[in-house]
Amino acid sequence: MTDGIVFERMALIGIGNLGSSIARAVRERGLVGTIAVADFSDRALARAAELGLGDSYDESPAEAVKDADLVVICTPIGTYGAIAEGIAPHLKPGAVLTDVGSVKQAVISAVQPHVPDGVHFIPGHPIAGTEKSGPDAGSGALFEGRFWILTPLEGTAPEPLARLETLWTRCGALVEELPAAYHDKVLAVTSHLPHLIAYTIVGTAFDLEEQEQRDVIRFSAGGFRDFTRIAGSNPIMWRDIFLNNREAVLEMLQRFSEDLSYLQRAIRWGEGDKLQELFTKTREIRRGVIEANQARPFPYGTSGNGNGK
Ligand SMILES: NC(=O)C1=CN([C@@H]2O[C@H](COP(=O)(O)OP(=O)(O)OC[C@H]3O[C@@H](n4cnc5c(N)ncnc54)[C@H](O)[C@@H]3O)[C@@H](O)[C@H]2O)C=CC1
Ligand SMILES: O=C(O)C(=O)Cc1ccc(O)cc1
Repeated sequence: MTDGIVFERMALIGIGNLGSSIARAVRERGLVGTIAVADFSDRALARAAELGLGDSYDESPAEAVKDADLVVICTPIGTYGAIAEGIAPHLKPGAVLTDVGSVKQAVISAVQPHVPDGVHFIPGHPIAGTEKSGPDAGSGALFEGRFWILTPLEGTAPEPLARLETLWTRCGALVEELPAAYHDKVLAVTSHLPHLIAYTIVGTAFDLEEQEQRDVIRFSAGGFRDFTRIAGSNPIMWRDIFLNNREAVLEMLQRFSEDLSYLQRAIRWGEGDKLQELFTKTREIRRGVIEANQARPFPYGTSGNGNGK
């Protein structure tokens, strides 16, 4: 499977940022035969049709998955259980069912009970995206050089797993397999907590007096501006991430609060050595992150969100 079509018929449920990025990525590289698109938004479907992202467009996921060899759920994770239940009777025996959700344990709990025998459910998560939403937000290059985590369930058949890995690898991604619980813990600190901090700090700034608030916008320096990009992310998607990775996020938040109190005390008591020691350590960590990422192709090693945007 080094060239040619990997799946004959793909169904994409949700044609927003991630769904449209997948459609573009597989189309540009000729990796699937046809794409059936489902989305509950008429506007998203109409725009996807204008952009030529699929071969058929339907409001009903059940309709789109008929005859599909690969089904990819690309909606906010709070919708997964109902979608899985709705499509289950229509899935083709032997089909691969996967997703792009940012949390894995809760997704498995919501989806797996509905998966019929003979359908291969392989949960996934591309560690690539932006703060933007909708079919215009996607990019066929989104996955290049980015990790795509798969969290296969016990007993997953090797052939469907290898085929799915081939598809994402040929979209430019670096596929890795991880246990779902470990994925959720790591992502809680590398992705979910940073988003929570951004939402908090931007909220705090906007609780200031009116004049101060205006000046925060006018004089936004790098740090705050970067936080506003993250805090501009999709509210529904992020609500669902926090509700569905509650334990891991709360655990990381507890540690974060303790570390913040340590810095608060150091500032209060003028303990510059403590501040400098931590900031020196974090500068080293930043260097390590950049070096590790430079080993990979574009867009790593850049600043910003790593997608060149
Ligand atoms: N945006 C990002 O940076 C990343 C997002 N993800 C995951 O991808 C998923 C989708 O996120 P985005 O594409 O950014 O969101 P988006 O808001 O751009 O697109 C979601 C699409 O799903 C549709 N939709 C919502 N509920 C639906 C339902 N019940 N039935 C049918 N269609 C429905 C919406 O109309 C929309 O077109 C989420 O689960 C998120 O955790 C994963 C990696 C990165
Ligand atoms: O825009 C950014 O900086 C992101 O962090 C995008 C993102 C959001 C959610 C994910 O699960 C993975 C990537």
